[in-house]
Amino acid sequence: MKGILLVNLGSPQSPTAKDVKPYLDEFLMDERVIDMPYLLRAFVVKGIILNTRPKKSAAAYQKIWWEEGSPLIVLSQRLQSKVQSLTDLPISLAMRYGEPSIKTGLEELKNKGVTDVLMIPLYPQFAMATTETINVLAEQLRIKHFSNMKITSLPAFYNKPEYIDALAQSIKNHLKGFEYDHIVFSYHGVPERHIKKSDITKQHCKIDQSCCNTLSKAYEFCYRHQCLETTKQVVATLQIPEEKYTNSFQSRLGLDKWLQPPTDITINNLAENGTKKIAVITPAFVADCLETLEEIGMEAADEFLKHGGTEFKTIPCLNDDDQWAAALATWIKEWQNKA
Ligand SMILES: C=CC1=C(C)c2cc3[nH]c(cc4nc(cc5[nH]c(cc1n2)c(C)c5CCC(=O)O)C(CCC(=O)O)=C4C)c(C)c3C=C
Ligand SMILES: [Fe+2]
Ligand SMILES: [Fe+2]
Repeated sequence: MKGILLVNLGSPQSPTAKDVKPYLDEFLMDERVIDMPYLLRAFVVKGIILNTRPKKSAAAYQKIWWEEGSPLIVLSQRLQSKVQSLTDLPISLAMRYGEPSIKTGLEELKNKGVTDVLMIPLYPQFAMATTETINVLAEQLRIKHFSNMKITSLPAFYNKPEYIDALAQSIKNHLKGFEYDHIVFSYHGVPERHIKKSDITKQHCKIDQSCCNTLSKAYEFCYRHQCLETTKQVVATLQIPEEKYTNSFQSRLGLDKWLQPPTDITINNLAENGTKKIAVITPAFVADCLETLEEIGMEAADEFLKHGGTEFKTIPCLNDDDQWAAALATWIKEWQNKA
């Protein structure tokens, strides 16, 4: 029997430093998120980051937390219900970090008689810190606990027409009546080193002006290419002229060189250079979360106004949008109909 496992990142149990700490511990000790050798990673994460960050992160989570819980989890559950209403296959929801875990999700499916799973990492663009770590953990769990199961992971859908159309339509709907001067496409950042590590050709990615536009097998696992391509296809669909949009990368952590340009600097520069009204879309996230609601919707918005901007619009993620749920249902059906 076939079944579906939707997987998102996960959130702490509650917006308190006590619960944020174990969540960040699991998240940042992942070798595909902070890709240092184990002892150095343990020193940096447990010895430095976990001493200060949980309190700061908990304060940020408190600003966006809902009565029902973490927005990321609640919105992922709403998406799950909507997609469930469009397919007869059982759908479970899991998180890479925290609860419900991938193991719990697979157990739930197993208890329903599922032996053939389509796992859908809820990230439009591939990154080793997101899609790859989900795939690796799922395979480890399969070998250890679910050896009779077959798990197929849906590849990144950054350029799939159903996703691009859902995103473009959602942006269009949210921008109705808002005469923006500029749109910022803000993607979650990653260290540049991650891009080079994921380059299957071992020589294509230069992280310069041209590499992500030069056809290569490296595209399949290049987060930067995939982000730029999502924007390219959305602006083509919506006919947004080149001078009216910018790509940027948010949420930098640590001292490494991350993808450029940073969202905060991009937005402040726009304001300082006289741009008054901007809209920000965050297409690396399919569900609103700390990074969209607080970092963009609160922090970046405040900074934009302080630097001379007058109107700042945060475009919500796809969340449980009908067209987005229908896109997932279409991909599920395509997989279901395969032999
Ligand atoms: C080295 C650190 C990090 C990398 C690399 C990274 C990549 C990455 N993350 C997301 C999606 C999300 N990240 C979220 C929160 C978050 N991310 C990091 C660090 C890295 N992320 C931290 C420390 C945190 C926790 C919050 C904080 O302390 O700032 C979230 C939100 C979770 C929530 O509960 O709302 C998401 C979603 C992507 C897509 C990505 C690489 C492409
Ligand atoms: Fe992150
Ligand atoms: Fe590239």
